[in-house]
Amino acid sequence: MKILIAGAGAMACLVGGKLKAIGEDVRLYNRMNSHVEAIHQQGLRIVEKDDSTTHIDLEIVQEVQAGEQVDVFLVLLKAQANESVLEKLRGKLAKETLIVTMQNGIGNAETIQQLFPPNTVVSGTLGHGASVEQDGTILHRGWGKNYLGNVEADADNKTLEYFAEKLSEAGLETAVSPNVKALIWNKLFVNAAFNSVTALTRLKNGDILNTPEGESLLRAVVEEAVLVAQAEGVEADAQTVVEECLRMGHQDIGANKSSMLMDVLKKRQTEIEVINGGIVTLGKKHGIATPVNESLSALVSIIEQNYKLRVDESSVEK
Ligand SMILES: NC(=O)C1=CN([C@@H]2O[C@H](COP(=O)(O)OP(=O)(O)OC[C@H]3O[C@@H](n4cnc5c(N)ncnc54)[C@H](OP(=O)(O)O)[C@@H]3O)[C@@H](O)[C@H]2O)C=CC1
Ligand SMILES: CC(C)(CO)C(=O)C(=O)O
Repeated sequence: MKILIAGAGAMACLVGGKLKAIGEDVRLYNRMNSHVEAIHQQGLRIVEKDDSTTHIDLEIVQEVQAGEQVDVFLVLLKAQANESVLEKLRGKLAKETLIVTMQNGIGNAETIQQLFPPNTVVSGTLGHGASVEQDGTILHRGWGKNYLGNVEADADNKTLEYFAEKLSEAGLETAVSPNVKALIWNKLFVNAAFNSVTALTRLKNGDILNTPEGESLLRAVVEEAVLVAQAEGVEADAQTVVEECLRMGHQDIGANKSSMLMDVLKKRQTEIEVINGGIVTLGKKHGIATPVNESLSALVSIIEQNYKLRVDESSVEK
């Protein structure tokens, strides 16, 4: 299967690397940077939970030829980069190429569909977690099931099913599910609960649950998000979602540094607008107050707009 992945960060490397390791024809598309350069020089290193390390030769390209035959184009950029990066590929993908986004947040498929009107765009979610700890090296630190949303009856379901099979074969268990909206919201609950709080506290996912305050904050975020989801027509029960988030935080994703924490550590723009910020926007549409999500969103937004003014520990004399 010919797979092209937009992005070369934590998840693009994890998914691309694992697919490459089982012999799939995978290329990543990303601008040149020191991490990409390191992968060119030494290959990609994936470090697993037990510290075992896999080395994979991964091709990362900066250009894509017009009309190239690619079966699946998987988008694993940060959401805010979709338009500026994918714009460069507009008109270059064959109309048969299935586009899949497994990004976090809401609205990604809609943005991508506008850029590639003839293509089928499918949303999915990633249950795994990873971070780029040093150039060329990613830590695989979150485990869970991935989902791909089903496509319309007349669209190309075979490619989607085959792609899901290949992901599972690569060790990233993936199921195709008909209820795309529920998939996206179920992942959004988890990201809303963990990403901003870990970015603000600079803790790993599991460590925000060490205190009663952390747990009640998670509960408050989720309760607001569930009200908004219900207003959007998604069936969800706050208590069940809270329990699942707590379970995941204590087990599956506890050791991961969230993607938003990594952004703040690297002084980069975050996905706050499409995670807690997305819940606030939709809450306003339905007249639902979301004060906790709004405050978290504002705090992350203040941080990301003021990296140059940030006071670091190193500036304080002991
Ligand atoms: N990390 C995780 O544990 C998980 C992440 N996700 C989701 O997967 C998606 C990818 O996340 P992740 O791999 O962690 O992200 P990373 O920050 O590790 O990687 C993002 C990639 O996008 C590229 N990019 C190109 N242009 C831009 C731009 N303008 N702004 C930001 N990035 C740009 C980056 O390249 P460059 O460095 O050159 O900018 C980089 O290769 C996100 O939607 C995230 O929420 C989902 C599940 C878990
Ligand atoms: C794995 C998880 C749920 C939390 O780390 C995530 O999606 C992220 O970091 O963005």
